[in-house]
Amino acid sequence: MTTHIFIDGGVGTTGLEIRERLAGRPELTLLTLDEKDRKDSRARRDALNDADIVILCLPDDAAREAVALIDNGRTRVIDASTAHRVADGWTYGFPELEPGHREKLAQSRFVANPGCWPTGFLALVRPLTLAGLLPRDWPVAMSGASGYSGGGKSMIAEFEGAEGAPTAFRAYGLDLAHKHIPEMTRYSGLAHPPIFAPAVANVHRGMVAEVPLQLRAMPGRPSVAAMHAALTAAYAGSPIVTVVPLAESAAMTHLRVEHVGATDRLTLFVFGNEESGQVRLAAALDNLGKGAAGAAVQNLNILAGLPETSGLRL
Ligand SMILES: NC(=O)C1=CN([C@@H]2O[C@H](COP(=O)(O)OP(=O)(O)OC[C@H]3O[C@@H](n4cnc5c(N)ncnc54)[C@H](OP(=O)(O)O)[C@@H]3O)[C@@H](O)[C@H]2O)C=CC1
Ligand SMILES: CC(=O)N[C@@H](CCC(=O)OP(=O)(O)O)C(=O)O
Repeated sequence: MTTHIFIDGGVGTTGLEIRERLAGRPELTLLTLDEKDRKDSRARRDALNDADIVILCLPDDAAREAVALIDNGRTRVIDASTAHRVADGWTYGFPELEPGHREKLAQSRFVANPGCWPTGFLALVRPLTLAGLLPRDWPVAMSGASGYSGGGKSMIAEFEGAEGAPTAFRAYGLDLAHKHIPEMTRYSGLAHPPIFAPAVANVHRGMVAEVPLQLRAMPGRPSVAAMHAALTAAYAGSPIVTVVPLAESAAMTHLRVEHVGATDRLTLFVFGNEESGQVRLAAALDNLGKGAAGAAVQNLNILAGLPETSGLRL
């Protein structure tokens, strides 16, 4: 039996990455639309309703429209946009979020794929709030740098245009109201929104995100080793998320935005100083990999009851 898949927005940045990961998988049949039909509502309605699972790789408004075009009670949806990440009736598509979440996802009809930044943030923070090491009301911040493909076709055109890249490094989110903050707050278990200080770098893909913590000011002054142990336990056995051993991260002098390359891996680090009671938790991923297409394909596998890492680049 084959599962019919339709990617709405299949020729955009994320859509193309997903298509590459689905190629050559006989258990899946990809429904596609011609170039002239790919934005035609009638053609999209047919494809959306014919598919068993659709993956939306669209701007938010078009993603909402696509969901409204589904008029059967059967087609399952994985939405890569921001439109439904904190919406009622949708399950957040981060299988590693907490024990039991993967099983909840497997039963879901509507799945919202996480944003690339929240993927790194939640991977670092959620195990710590669950373990009681990070108080729910602690003031948390995250900074980081992303490849410019995170901004889709328009930002790629901006950085790869004839006039050359506009900058080497550009901080943004200066209004402290980045669109990822609601999902970062809701699924981390934190009581207050984190301060989020993102930047885009002149590199096509890749991402490093950092959460610094003053352990010495926290209740019980948790150790760097305790933070590391909680993260290591949370992802034990994961084929996708790796926590780098403390001895290995202690020997590192730098962490490059290209650390995981063009893969679907998510690699976590605990850079700490027990004496000063300070830690820099860091996540390295590909914004187009585990930050988008890799996560969508992982969720598709879970929904279809297929091996979770099929088609992933690990
Ligand atoms: N890039 C990234 O790293 C990540 C992206 N996402 C999210 O994934 C979604 C897609 O992003 P991305 O691939 O980067 O964006 P792109 O701009 O690269 O691609 C979007 C695609 O959607 C098409 N499209 C727009 N409106 C419609 C419509 N009404 N009907 C059919 N197709 C339409 C566009 O067509 P056209 O080619 O004609 O413009 C384009 O091909 C967004 O919601 C984004 O926020 C999520 C995580 C990470
Ligand atoms: C570099 C850059 O601009 N990145 C995008 C996020 C990319 C992403 O995660 O996508 P969603 O739009 O699906 O949330 C941003 O910060 O808005």
